[in-house]
Amino acid sequence: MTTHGTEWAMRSTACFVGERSRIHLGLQIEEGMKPSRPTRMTATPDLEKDGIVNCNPCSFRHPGDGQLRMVPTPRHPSRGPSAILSRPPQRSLSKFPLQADHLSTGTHAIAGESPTRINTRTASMLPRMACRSSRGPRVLLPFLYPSLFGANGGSIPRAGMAAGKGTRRSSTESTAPKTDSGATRLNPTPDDYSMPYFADKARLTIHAGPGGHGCISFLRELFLEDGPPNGGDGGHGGNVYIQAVHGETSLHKLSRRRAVRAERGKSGQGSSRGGPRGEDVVITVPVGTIVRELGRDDPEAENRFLQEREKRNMWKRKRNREPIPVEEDEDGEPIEDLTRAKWMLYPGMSSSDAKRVELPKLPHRDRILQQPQAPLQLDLSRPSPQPILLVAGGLGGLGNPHFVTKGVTKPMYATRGEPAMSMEIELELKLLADIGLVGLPNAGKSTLLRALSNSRTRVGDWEFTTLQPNIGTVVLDNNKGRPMLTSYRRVSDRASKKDIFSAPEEPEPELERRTRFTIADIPGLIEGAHLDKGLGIAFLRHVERAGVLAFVVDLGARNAVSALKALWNEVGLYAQMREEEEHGRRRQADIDRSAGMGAFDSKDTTFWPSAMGDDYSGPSVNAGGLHIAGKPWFVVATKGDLPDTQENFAELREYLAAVTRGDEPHPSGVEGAWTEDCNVIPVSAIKGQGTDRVLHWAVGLLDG
Ligand SMILES: Nc1nc2c(ncn2[C@@H]2O[C@H](COP(=O)(O)OP(=O)(O)OP(=O)(O)O)[C@@H](O)[C@H]2O)c(=O)[nH]1
Ligand SMILES: [Mg+2]
Repeated sequence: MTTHGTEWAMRSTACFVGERSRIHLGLQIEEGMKPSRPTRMTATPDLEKDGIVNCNPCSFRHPGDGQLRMVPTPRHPSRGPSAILSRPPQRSLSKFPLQADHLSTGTHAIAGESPTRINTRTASMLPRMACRSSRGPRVLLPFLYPSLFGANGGSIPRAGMAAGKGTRRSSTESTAPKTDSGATRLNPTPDDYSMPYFADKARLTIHAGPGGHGCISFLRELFLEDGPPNGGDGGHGGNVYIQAVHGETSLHKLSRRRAVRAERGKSGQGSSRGGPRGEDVVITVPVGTIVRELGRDDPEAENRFLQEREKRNMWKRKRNREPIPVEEDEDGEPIEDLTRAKWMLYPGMSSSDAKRVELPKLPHRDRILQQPQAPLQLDLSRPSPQPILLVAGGLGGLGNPHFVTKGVTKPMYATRGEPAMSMEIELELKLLADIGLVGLPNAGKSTLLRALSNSRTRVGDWEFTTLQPNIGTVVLDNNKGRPMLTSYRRVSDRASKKDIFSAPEEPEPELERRTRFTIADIPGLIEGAHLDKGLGIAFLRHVERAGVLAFVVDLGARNAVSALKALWNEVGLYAQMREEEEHGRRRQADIDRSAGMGAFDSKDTTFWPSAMGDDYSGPSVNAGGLHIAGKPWFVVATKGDLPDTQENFAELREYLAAVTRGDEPHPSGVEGAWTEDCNVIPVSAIKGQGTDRVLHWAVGLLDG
């Protein structure tokens, strides 16, 4: 093969939110069939407002006539779907300006990334890049970016820019406006969707602010050279709080962070000026977040513990008349007295004076905020009216005026600020929806969600179209185009107090009119999902707390009864796994607590693990999966419009009637599971037929 030098230019657009880093792009150059060694290229991005960066264009020369292909680098494997490689028309590298027009003549390739991460703005630029393609390998699969290869090839719209946004729509609407390609709202093109960022797990280390140091200072004036002490106190360190709020929907912002730090308290100053306290930090999380402590580092509590142990040992040795050994560190140096380390001495003091100085007893100080008991467990299933304390900041040190006594009128010492506590926490979001849709992939869950609500979840005729949970809200009122349903939500049970002498009556539930309810659509489950097949069963956590489960089965695909049994099997196994996990966690907490109490015989309970936090309400252990199987459920049989589905439907209805009668066991096999009224509703979600019945039935089950 004859080789001649070819100039190439590269432009790259990648999604980087809030990061000022360098982009590393791997570049693999293929000459014929033999790929040459990958070349690393680094470009410094210009950060734009919205997290889209345009790399500085760079150019290079390659002595081959092969194809050029972008490959994701190991450092950023999931980032940056886009880079454009172009062969410029001119030979001279210095001459060509890297304009978009030049790209039309070149080979281009785009390294794909997981569609879950794709930024809609970046995605909207992809079709523009694709249409410039003339030759070269199409690395971008039609599966990942169907919009580039689809019939209408439109751009992916941004979240909230729905086709028909702002128009109210009936839940049973079947004649939605059609586009040129024949797509409707319920049968959209694969690119007609919105996919906000989503993460349901995050791990953080939170650091409270350490306290500022007290100040050693003395009044100095023109005719008063040796005035009284006037050192200010140090400010307290900032605290870290957590608060569940309605506006948040995902943990993706927190999942990108490693640590959260509150500000440290400022040190005190002369003229009795106290240091300002450090600023607090409030972490806002979505409602439905569970917070678990993984570990903590509390130097103050550790110090207290060590001091108490030292005191006990001294007392024991004195009683037995044993010599008191000087503790030494690894280098043979005597370990500094723990209490002495809490003091600051006047900087102008000589070292011999510093050794001789007699320090007073540390004053006892009451904390305004106690550190939460370990291990911290919070279930933020309701919006928190007030921020909840996670770690409290260290106390500020005391200035030297605090230590004035009759004998010591000019104390040359002050106390240091307390060191800060840090805690490692795990956040897990379990979306709180009233109805959870569970089904095999491609069963029509997302289409059903679109038909029931105004959701713009992605629909496509392939498995695993949905890769993250979606929540749709059904607004119930008598406004035009919305379902007219009267539903009541149980707020609390309250005992009737009409007449104290009459016999006690049944408690009356306090009801509140329901104006809306939510439906969660999760990625499809396949048989063996509990063995991590498909996308696994972890997404079931988002329907675990739903009031009602709706099993979506496709009448046109396979035997509906076996599909339902397979789904229940996975759900039952998930429920059991969750209960075992919870059991293990509680046992570990008990072990930690008993071990801690044995080692540390003190009334102070702030350091050692105590009982599980009262707020935490995980599934009851050893219930055999009943916390999910005990929920009311029903089946939605979709794709009823397809031919020859009647028989499948009739068989499913027969089976469910037998389950309700008790002739057949619950499909999960869990003893005592809910079988009061197992119903199946046939629908054609794509035509919006039968969906009103689904709403009525779901609301009936929700109301109990
Ligand atoms: N004929 C017909 N097709 C339907 C119906 N509901 C959904 N479909 C089609 O079935 C395909 C899959 O629909 P989706 O709603 O994406 O299915 P899904 O269950 O969300 O799929 P995953 O997200 O992959 O789990 C799409 O092509 C829909 O147009 C229906 O009632 N009738
Ligand atoms: Mg879906």
